[in-house]
Amino acid sequence: MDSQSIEQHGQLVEPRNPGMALDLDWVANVQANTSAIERRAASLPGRRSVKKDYQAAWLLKAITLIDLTTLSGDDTTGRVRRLCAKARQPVSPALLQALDMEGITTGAVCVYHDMIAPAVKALDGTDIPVAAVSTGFPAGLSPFHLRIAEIEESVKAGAKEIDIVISRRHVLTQNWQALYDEMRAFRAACGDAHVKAILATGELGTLRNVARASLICMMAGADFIKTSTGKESVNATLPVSLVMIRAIRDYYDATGYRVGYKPAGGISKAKDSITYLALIKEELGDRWLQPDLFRFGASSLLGDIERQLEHHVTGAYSAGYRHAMG
Ligand SMILES: O=C[C@H](O)COP(=O)(O)O
Repeated sequence: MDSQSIEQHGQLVEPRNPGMALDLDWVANVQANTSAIERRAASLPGRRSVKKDYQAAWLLKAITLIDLTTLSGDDTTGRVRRLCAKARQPVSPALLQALDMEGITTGAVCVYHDMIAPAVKALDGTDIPVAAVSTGFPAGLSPFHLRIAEIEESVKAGAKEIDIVISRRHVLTQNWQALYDEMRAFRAACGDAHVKAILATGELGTLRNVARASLICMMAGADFIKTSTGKESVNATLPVSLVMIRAIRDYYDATGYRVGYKPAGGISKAKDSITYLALIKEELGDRWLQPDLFRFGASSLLGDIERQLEHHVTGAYSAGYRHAMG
């Protein structure tokens, strides 16, 4: 089976994953061989699957896949405006020209609900979507009706993407039906906005739980599965990524629907972004290296990528403070 990508404004767009009935037999049969996964993940960073000459091109690609994020209690309209200006023009025109590239933008800007309106305004006239974290982010422990209302409010305010957090307790108590029902309700509340399911993998206990939670969220209609809020003590890792992208592959093989992947939290180095892109290319193929199917959730990655690009062009590193985000 294969769902057909369509082209809109020069970009590939995937038909949305409609989800399917909860298949508990499939869930029960999901395995995760922790030592094999850890071995494979450990072999990834050292390998030169991306040749040096192509690194600048890969870094530019990585920029287009960033959900440029600010999720702080002290966020202000001014900070969000500056972040949006960065999303519109992530690399200086001079650097882009030296790299022989046309204008690029980040994949999205990701903020809390109250910052949606200023972000939408600051991105007016671009195709850059605003993503909002939701459902009582980061713990997801507010009353259920309020979590649904929060999604609806954020969609009304102009968010085109909603990053929900799942109830970790449903995974830890193996209450798969509750997890499925919750995700279904979140997806319905999103309407036409795309929904990313944040699993908070650092709080799920085992890789097998990560694999099962990934599968259930996809069965319930998630457009993306996302590792972390950035607020857990362990956020995106390569072993967790391997488990989640293999769940995405299995789901695609069974249903023909491509679900997106968003590693988030703690990805701040340019070289790590290349490792992630190489992993996606090897495990899922080039089609997944497009903004409709892959995003980095990151607040400071862009700054390091800019420094590396500048080094590539000029041979010298600039100070980190010159690449402030907000
Ligand atoms: O979803 C995005 C994360 O909150 C960003 O995490 P970070 O600040 O560690 O890059």
